Amino acid sequence: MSGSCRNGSRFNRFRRCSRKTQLIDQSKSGPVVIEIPGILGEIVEKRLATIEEAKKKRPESEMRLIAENASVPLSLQRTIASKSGISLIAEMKRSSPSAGSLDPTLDPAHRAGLYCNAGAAAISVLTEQDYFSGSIDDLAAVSVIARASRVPVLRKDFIVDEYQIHEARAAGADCILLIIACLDPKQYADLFNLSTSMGMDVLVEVFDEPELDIALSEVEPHIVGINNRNLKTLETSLAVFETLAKKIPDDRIKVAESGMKNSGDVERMGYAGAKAVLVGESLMKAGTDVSELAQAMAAVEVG
Ligand SMILES: O=C(O)c1ccccc1NCC(=O)[C@H](O)[C@H](O)COP(=O)(O)O
Repeated sequence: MSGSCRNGSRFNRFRRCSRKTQLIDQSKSGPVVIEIPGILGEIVEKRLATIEEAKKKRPESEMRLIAENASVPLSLQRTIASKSGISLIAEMKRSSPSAGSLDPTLDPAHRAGLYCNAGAAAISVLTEQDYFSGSIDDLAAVSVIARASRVPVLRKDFIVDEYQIHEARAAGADCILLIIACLDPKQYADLFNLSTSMGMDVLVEVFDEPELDIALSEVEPHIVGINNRNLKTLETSLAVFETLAKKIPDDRIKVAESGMKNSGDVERMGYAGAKAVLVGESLMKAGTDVSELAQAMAAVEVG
C-alpha cells in the first residue's frame, strides 16, 4: 500500500484537543488533518495506540504471512444476494458505550452456534477492546463455528490501519467494516482495495450524505451500511436509514445498522430498501429469547 511511514502507520501522530481527535496523515506533502469529534475520536485515538502495541507483540510481516495462508474467505455479498428476504447480520458484543455492559461472560463460539441455527446470514463480532470489551480471539472462536455452517464473519472494529486487515484475515474474518467517519478518503480507498485484493468483502459505513458521497466516489463498494446511530452523540433513529437509503444506487446492497429491537423494526428497514440488517444490542439483551428473536428477524420478507 502506498504512503506508509517507516514504522508502517500513516497515522502515527495524533493530538487531542478538547473535543476532537485529529489524525495527521504524514504521507502527503502537507499535513492532512481529519477531525473526528466526540466518542468516535476517543475510540480511534485509543485504537491507534493499541494497534502499535499489537504490532510489537506480533509484527506486521508475521501477521501478513498467517493471513495469506488462511482459508479462502466466504462472500458476504453473495450470501446476502442469494437470500430471498432480508438478511440478518447478527452481532455479538460484550459491552458498548451506549448500552454499558451487555454480557461480560459471553461465550463467542456458543453464541455463534445460536446465531447460525437461527438463520443468521452473517455474524458480526465487535473486536475493539477498550470500549466494547472485545478481542480478535472472539472472532477466531466464532469463525471456526460459523465456517462449518458457511456463514461469513464480519470484523466489526474501528479500522484505521492495514495491520488490522491482516489481523482480521489471519483470525478467519471473511469481511471487514470501514467507517467513513474514521478515515480520510485516500486512506479509505487504500484500505478498501487492500481488503478486496485479499478476497474480503467490505461493509462501508456511512451516517450522512457527505460521508455517502465519499463512500461512493473513491471506490465502488458493493455493500453500503447506513448506521442509524450517530457515532458522535450515540443517538439512534431508524429515520436515518429511511432518509439516506434513497440516495444509494439500487445496484448496491443496502444494510441498515443499529437501533432495531424487533422484527417490526427490521420490516420497516426492509420497506425503506434494506437488503440486510445489522443487529447487536437487542440480541445481546434478549437473554434466553435470543434464538426466538434472531429467528423472527431472519425470517422477515417485504414486498
Ligand atoms: O454501540 C455503541 O454504543 C457505539 C458507540 C460508538 C461507536 C460505535 C458504536 N456501535 C457500533 C455499532 O454501530 C453497532 O454495534 C451496530 O450497528 C449494532 O447496533 P445495535 O443493534 O444498536 O447494537
